[in-house]
Amino acid sequence: MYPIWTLGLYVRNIVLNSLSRGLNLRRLILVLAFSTTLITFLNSYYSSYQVQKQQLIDKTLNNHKAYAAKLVSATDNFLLTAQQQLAYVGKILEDDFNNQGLINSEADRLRLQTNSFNSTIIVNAQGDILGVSPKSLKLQNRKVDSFGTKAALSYRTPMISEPYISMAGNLLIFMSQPLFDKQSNFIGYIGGTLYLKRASILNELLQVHYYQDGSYLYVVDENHRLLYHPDKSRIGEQVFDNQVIEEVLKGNAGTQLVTNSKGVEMLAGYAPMTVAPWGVVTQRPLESTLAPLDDLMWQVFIKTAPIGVLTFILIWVLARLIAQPLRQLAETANTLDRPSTSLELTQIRSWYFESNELRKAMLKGVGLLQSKIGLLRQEAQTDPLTCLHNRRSLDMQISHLIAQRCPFAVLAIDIDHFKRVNDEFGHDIGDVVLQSLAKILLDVTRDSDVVARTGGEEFIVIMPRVEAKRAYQLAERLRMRVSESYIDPVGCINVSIGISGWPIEQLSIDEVFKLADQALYQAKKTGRNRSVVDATYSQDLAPVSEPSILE
Ligand SMILES: Nc1nc2c(ncn2[C@@H]2O[C@H](COP(=O)(O)OP(=O)(O)OP(=O)(O)O)[C@@H](O)[C@H]2O)c(=O)[nH]1
Repeated sequence: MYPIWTLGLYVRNIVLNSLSRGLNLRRLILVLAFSTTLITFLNSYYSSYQVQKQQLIDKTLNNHKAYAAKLVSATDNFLLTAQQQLAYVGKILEDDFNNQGLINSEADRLRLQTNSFNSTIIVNAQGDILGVSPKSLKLQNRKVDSFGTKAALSYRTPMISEPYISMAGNLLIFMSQPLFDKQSNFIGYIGGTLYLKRASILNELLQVHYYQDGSYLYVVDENHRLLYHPDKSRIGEQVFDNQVIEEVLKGNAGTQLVTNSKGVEMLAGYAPMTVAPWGVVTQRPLESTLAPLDDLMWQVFIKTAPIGVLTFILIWVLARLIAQPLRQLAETANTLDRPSTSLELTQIRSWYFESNELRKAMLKGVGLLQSKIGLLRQEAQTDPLTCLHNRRSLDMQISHLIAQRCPFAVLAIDIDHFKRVNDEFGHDIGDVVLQSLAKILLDVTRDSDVVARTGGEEFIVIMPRVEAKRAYQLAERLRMRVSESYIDPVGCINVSIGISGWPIEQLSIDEVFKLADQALYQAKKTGRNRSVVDATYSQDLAPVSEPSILE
């Protein structure tokens, strides 16, 4: 049973570890599957043990009952035969009872020829022993003196005595057959003894069947006295408080689980005799009966252990397979806002229905979440009126360029007399003008340029890797395109542009923007609808032709 407890401890450790480290699905499946398998295994093992144990006990009890009955039959037959032998010799003697030679020879013949008796005697009606065999007992011509021989004299019927100590000092039972003359007068008897503690045919009869598996039998008489027992020292002993002996002496046959005089549990079968008021009990220790079962169960365990181990491994692998997609989905659920989440979700092997549905739902959710995030991000970085970059987005773009040490030109653009547009056409039309200008700016600039609306009617264009002269040319192209574009119903508008760039000497980006504003102010001041390059910027980079600067 040791390995079963080992498995039990293993499951207990899994549970304790799981509790201490936090439960997860895999551990829960493992605990559930392990405990279910273990309980099923132990249950079937235990019930199989119980069923087989009961079968073994029942079978042993029935065997011993049948065996007791068989011994009863054999012993009854022996006693009947012995009585018939006495009767037969008795008949011979009745015809010639005064013949001493015949008496001596029949006493010897009865003992030696049949081998049924340890000794034989022939007694007359007065109790005188006329013949005895063997002669060595020296009882010839003596008066009967023992319990059995005196009883036979008074009973005058075929008799089997209870055990007693003979005149010669042997524990024995005495069988006798009365003798009658032709007028039916009692003239004596012929008797034979069966020694209980010494070799006798009765002992041999019972010993022949002696089992070698711890089983033994005993015979009791009506006085609870042991007539036969494998432990010879107990023969003659009276045994009380033994349920089996009580039952068999009541004349019942049956089986019973009893505790013997040494405190050992025994499986007993018993049967009463018919020729004498005796009972035969055969029994076997419960422990030795069940010993093969323990061995059998151990063999069963050894045989089933590999399958058990394989089952546990299979459960472990399955638990991993079942739990893995859910664990990966749970881990991914923590990072739904990451752009890579969708890809990670598609790579999870959701091989069964629930995990697949969960993954699909998560993919849908992630799609919605990320488009919402994208929308919010776009809204946070976009000017709502023109959909151009707003100030925050512009700052991010500039930080990016500066981090990459990428030079760029800054165009500060402002609509000329925009107030008049608002005043004349209304604020909504003013908005339309702002949106139209945004489109023109996007149209004229490159994809790599950054076009932003930073104030009411102020726009900034960032042109990476563009130096002062080229910036001026582009600003002019832009300005002219604006002034040529008709915006319904306002007509054409003009813009003024201030140009600066980064890097300029040791100036910060704020100072660069300030220079662009100053150039714009200069453009406004010198008549509007023009582009002005900040002088510091134009000197720092390539020389720009004079007319271009101050047009
Ligand atoms: N329609 C509209 N108008 C705006 C918006 N933001 C600012 N404005 C207007 O833009 C005008 C700017 O006027 P000013 O600053 O005086 O400049 P200006 O009239 O363009 O004159 P100069 O710049 O000197 O040529 C104001 O009338 C503001 O109300 C906007 O989002 N929509």
